[in-house]
Amino acid sequence: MDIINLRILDIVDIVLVAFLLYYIYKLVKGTAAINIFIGIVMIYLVWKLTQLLAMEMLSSVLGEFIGVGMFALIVVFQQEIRKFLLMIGSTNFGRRRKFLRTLKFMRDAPEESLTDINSILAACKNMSKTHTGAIIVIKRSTSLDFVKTSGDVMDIKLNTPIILSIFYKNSTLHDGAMIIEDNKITATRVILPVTNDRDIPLRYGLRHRAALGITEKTDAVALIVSEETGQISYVKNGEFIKFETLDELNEKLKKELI
Ligand SMILES: Nc1ncnc2c1ncn2[C@@H]1O[C@H](COP(=O)(O)OP(=O)(O)OP(=O)(O)O)[C@@H](O)[C@H]1O
Repeated sequence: MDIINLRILDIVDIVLVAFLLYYIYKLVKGTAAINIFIGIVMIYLVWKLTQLLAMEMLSSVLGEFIGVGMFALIVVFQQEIRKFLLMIGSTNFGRRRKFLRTLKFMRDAPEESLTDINSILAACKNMSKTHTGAIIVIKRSTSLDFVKTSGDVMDIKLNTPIILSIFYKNSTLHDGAMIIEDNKITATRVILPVTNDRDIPLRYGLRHRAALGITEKTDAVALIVSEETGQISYVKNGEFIKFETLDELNEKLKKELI
């Protein structure tokens, strides 16, 4: 019985480690951090080898290095650790809400997103046609108060004409980002933190970098309409999410915002 338990636990252990490595790889893939990650894995393997071969001095030097390295890691991977924790936190939150709904504790809660996604996408479609630049950040669980104060805080019920008039080129409010919380526009002209990721294609300017930046630091999602190309982009977890049609984008947003 013990052996069976041990084996099951072993499998669970391996699967969990595989998941952990997969998520770490996903986070550092395509960034400069991947080289640091490979470097650390190599030092760790050499350290284990020196231990195995009983090479006392080298092993103790590397051991010390790895000990201090743990603190260095937290500093070097600060952004990635933050993203990782956010990813875990927001996933749990979503599941917990769904779980509660199945238990009918939240019988009164709407099954649909509070945010009027159709209105947002209708505005994006229109702005795409007219090449009107826009950046819309939709809050999920992380508070966006720390960025809202950089712009004009407001409280307007969401609808397509309002979005269009805010981003209209001659409007005084068109610059910067719009923040949406539930079904309200809660800030405009917001200055977002831009990403430091150096691997982003040069064709993407500050608007796209700002969307990547805020979604790296929070679990919010962002929509961008390019003034140059009219292209609509969807950004989540500091990455561009591909979609073929607006209907597909609608579905993806619905899943995130429920
Ligand atoms: N940190 C920021 N936070 C929010 N909005 C920003 C920020 N930086 C720039 N913007 C917005 O992006 C506009 C400039 O966009 P820019 O041309 O540099 O970006 P882009 O990604 O190339 O977008 P586009 O494809 O629309 O040209 C600014 O006028 C401003 O409205």
